[in-house]
Amino acid sequence: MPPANTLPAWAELQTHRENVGKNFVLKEAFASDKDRFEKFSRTFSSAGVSADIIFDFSKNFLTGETLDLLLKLAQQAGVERKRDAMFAGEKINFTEKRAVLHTALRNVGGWEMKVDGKDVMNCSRGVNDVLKHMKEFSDQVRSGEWKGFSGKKLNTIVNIGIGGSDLGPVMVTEALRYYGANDMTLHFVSNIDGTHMAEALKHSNPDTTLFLVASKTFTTAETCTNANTAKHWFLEKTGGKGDIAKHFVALSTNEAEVTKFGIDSRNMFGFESWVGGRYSVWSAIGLSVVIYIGFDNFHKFLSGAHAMDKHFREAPLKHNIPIIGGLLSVWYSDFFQAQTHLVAPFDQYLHRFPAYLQQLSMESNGKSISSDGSSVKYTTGPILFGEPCTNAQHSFFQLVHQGTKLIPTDFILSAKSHNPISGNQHQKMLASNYFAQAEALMVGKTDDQVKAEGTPDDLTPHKRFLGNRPTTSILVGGTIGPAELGALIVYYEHLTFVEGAVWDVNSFDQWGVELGKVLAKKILKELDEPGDGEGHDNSTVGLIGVFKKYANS
Ligand SMILES: O=P(O)(O)OC[C@H]1O[C@@H](O)[C@@H](O)[C@@H](O)[C@@H]1O
Repeated sequence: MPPANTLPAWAELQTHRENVGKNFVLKEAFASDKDRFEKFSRTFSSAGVSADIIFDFSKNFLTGETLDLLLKLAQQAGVERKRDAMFAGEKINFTEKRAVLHTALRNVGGWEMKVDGKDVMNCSRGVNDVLKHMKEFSDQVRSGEWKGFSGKKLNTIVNIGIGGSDLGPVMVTEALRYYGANDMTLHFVSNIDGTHMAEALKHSNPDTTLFLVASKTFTTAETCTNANTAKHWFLEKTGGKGDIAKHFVALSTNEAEVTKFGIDSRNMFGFESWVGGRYSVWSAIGLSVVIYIGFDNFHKFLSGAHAMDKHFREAPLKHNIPIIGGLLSVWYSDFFQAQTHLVAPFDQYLHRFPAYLQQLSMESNGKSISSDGSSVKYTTGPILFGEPCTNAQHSFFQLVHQGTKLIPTDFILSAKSHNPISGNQHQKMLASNYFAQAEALMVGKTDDQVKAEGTPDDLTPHKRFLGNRPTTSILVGGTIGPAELGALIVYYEHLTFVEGAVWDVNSFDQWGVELGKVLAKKILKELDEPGDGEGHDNSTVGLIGVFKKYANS
């Protein structure tokens, strides 16, 4: 594909940015068009979700012409063709020669989905078989039919995994805590820092603990080390009487390594290499979620996700919500030099959502090489960050309101709270902040307004808000249940897809995480050898020496 910045629509967007975008004043756009909200908001409605989800794009630097030009860019960049290739199981992960078919994992609509001519839904050990196994196993654990070695019901789940084998399950179990089993304690151990495992095991009872070793490759250093530590703890605490088969299961694609670790392959929940780690919460990697919220709720989670897949696959571009979200990100990144994307959920249950999206977005599009192997000449993946509001308002929102950077921001709110305590007062205050932040970021506060409050002249500039900061408001028209959460995640998955398709990078590999791993392996050996390491720069040698001196003193 020709580089994105050589596509005709790119040049048109550049001219449009000079003529319109640069001088675009959001509050004036609203003043001159009373239908702006209707024009630029989209409603996601589907039988797959229990509530509509409104995506209000109207507080963005967007005119009808901008949208047309962005859609033209999407067409010229082949976004639809690439999307269809993904759903068709083509090997669009071209550096690893793999299909990208996580959409099959939530294919509750019965689409035909094939890789290399094989029906991945109905083949032996395919998607439907694994789901069935997950249902049976989770029902047994939840009901107590599955017992630990001493005959007790299991009530503690320790998921051992990192990256995609951790962030999805953590985020989703937190987001759906309202639906979670009250008699179950969940721990997610990811960090190689022994503190993480030690704290999880501190109050755990080996008789009632189930370990889920989650690793696509089953070779990740942190996970293998943590899993071995857990195994030793379990065997030691049970005086060798503990039955690994009753307390350890594996969620992986690598049967050979799973068996080598000592987990019976009957206790393995598999998936295929066409599921990327950051897209794996829908697969066997989601077993902790299923055990916690029950299979029926997990099925709703898949249904909401599938509904958004269907929308992305079938809705015309102009109404296609992830397409618009992705193109807006390109618009800000490449034509306004925005470097970031802030996602702030007004929802405490979603407190790990931004962390999850960080891997999704930055591991997917933090790339600078395009499909022909050349370096891109434009900005790609934004730095995604976020925290739940209203907390974030009292920490870094100072910079969002008055700093020097343009920070396109998404706000997320549900109309109804799962916890409408104090006569729903909390929810109303939360909602009022959700509306107020988007409005404040847009309208700002002029010097005249500041002065009219009696502010002395020397303070006026400090209290000025320039405003004109773009936001997208996402409003779930009910509570955020499993289906709505599924749809929200998939909105961001496909938004990320659209960005990567325009930028012509491979959104599905992650070579950038490798170098550090290799060096750490070499240095680990050196820490046990005499000397301060071989072939390092002077700083690294110095630091290793100091570490050894203090660590061994
Ligand atoms: O699930 P495993 O194979 O342990 O990988 C865990 C994580 O490792 C990282 O280095 C990345 O490759 C992530 O994409 C991946 O999710």
